[in-house]
Amino acid sequence: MHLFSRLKADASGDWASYVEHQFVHELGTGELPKSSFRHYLVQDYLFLIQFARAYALGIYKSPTPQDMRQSLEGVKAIMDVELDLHLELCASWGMSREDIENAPEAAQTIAYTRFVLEAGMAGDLLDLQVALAPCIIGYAEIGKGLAEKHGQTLDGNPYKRWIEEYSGSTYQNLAAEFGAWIDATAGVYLTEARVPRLRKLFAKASQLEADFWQMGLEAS
Ligand SMILES: Cc1ncc(CO)c(N)n1
Repeated sequence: MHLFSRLKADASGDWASYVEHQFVHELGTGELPKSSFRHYLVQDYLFLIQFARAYALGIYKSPTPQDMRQSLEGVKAIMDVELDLHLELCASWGMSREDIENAPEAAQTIAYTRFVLEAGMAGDLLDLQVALAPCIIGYAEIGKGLAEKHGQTLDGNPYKRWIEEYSGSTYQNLAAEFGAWIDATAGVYLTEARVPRLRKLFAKASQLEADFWQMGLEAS
């Protein structure tokens, strides 16, 4: 079985709390309070800045030039695509770049991003990838699921643009490539003895994702 599928199956409870969170359901139905989304969006921008640093650490931790390039593409996708989307979304919600960049990081944002960075610093490329995986692949799963379930009724949904971004082919391809890259790294580095530690990293990152949604809900 692919490493990602195996880790996801082992953490099925934590995974479900993340991808089936109430915040996600309410994005799909459009019922999410706007104040929740606004808070989430600002924190997610701050999250992505730290996440880009974690991806950049992947360049340093890469054993081969091919791995370095994969990490570099990830950094570019965040800096050139995802952050721009967030700025555009924030602008349409009445918030400027200064508003966002000057906002303080919430405890949940710090907890998640520093966890991923620390996992990467303490470990090798595979540890870092496993800590990054719930974020990258989880949002692809969430975006696809929302588009399948609510695709016909998105007109008028205030979160349509967000759903389209994560269900769209650019993001879906990025996540699929990331999955293949983890498998390639696992082919080189994975031993059975490492599995318990990887399981813990994966479950923790999934829990921190659920906490991030919860932070948004509670901001309403
Ligand atoms: C918290 C969080 N997880 C994952 C993604 C996907 O990049 C995101 N933008 N934010």
